[in-house]
Amino acid sequence: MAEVGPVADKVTSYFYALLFVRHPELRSLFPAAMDTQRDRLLKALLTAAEHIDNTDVLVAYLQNLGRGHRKYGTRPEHYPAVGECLIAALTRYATNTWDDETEAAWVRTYTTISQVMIDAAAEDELRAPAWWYAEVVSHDLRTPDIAVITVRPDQPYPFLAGQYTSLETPWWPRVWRHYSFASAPRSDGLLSFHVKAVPAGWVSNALVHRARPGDVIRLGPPAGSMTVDHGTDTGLLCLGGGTGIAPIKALIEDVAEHGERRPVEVFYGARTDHDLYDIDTMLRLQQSHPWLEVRPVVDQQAHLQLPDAIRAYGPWDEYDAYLSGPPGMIRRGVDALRDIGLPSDRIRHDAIEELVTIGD
Ligand SMILES: NC(=O)C1=CN([C@@H]2O[C@H](COP(=O)(O)OP(=O)(O)OC[C@H]3O[C@@H](n4cnc5c(N)ncnc54)[C@H](O)[C@@H]3O)[C@@H](O)[C@H]2O)C=CC1
Repeated sequence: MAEVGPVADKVTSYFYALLFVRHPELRSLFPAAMDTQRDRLLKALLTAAEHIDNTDVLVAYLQNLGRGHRKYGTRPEHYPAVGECLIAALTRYATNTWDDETEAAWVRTYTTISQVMIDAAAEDELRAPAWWYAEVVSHDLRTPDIAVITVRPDQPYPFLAGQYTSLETPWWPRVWRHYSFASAPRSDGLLSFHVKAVPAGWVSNALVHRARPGDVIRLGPPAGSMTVDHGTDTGLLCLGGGTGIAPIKALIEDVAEHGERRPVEVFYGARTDHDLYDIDTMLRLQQSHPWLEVRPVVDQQAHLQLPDAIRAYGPWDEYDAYLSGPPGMIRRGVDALRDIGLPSDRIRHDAIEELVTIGD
């Protein structure tokens, strides 16, 4: 991995070229434009390499990846084709280190990785669909580029507050993006998302500017571990930046439904006043729940960014931290929390590599 890292783009381009030449029938499983896909393959390999000595984390990651591949139509027989092309691509670019022993190790590793993914997908097939269709039932344009979208899945969709899903629109087939659920599970089964149209974000632009009630999207399975442990009554310190406030709102509803009296302190960050598109909902929640405190932090007024604001309050040693927002905010937030002494196992957020494509 160290040798191919610097030429990662070439390795993945060559890999996909080989795959589609040798197995043209697999091309239709992938989106028309492959750029994000190429990055994702490499991120998956790097994540696997990074956790190679931590079996529990690695296996959980691969199982999730295997289940997540069901929505693409991946079958067990596709794995050997991918393995053969991956090894051919590595052979070509890892010329200094590649020898019979390295190749044997990669074959063993790839075989193990694919078996974990195939088994997890097979097990998941017994209890959940590969994807859900969901009909848009409301589309609320909150600012010129942010919409709150509510959908009705065609079958029950079990998930936990704080998790996210993958979503495909009819306008960009096979292009999947991640969105966090903006509400805790509801008795009417509806799901909602906060979507911001970002430059060059195909899916987010389609969702904000084209989607209308009646349109049907597809959802993959829920994922993510930014969830509340109801076995304790530790306080929650939540940092939500921009549309990152969506899963924080879901967490608040989750705590409220469990009838607990644990303190929840929310810092809601935005660049301008105008960007605090969900502040009314947050203040309404604060009014009905005495255990909830919501503090808007507007860059332009506060002259400081969201992660710095938490230093002015506290102490936070009795709290679990939840961070949701742009990758830069999460990195800075985690640094700030560690600085003030919060141990890593009390800090939760979605994986940065998943976030890079959240909301594109
Ligand atoms: N589960 C999650 O973590 C979720 C993450 N998101 C992500 O949240 C982002 C939302 O985008 P916008 O609304 O445009 O947010 P934005 O770019 O307007 O920023 C929102 C807040 O984060 C702060 N911030 C931004 N970059 C920072 C940095 N480098 N260091 C410190 N603070 C920083 C800003 O000061 C502001 O308060 C998207 O990247 C989206 O992918 C959205 C929903 C859920």
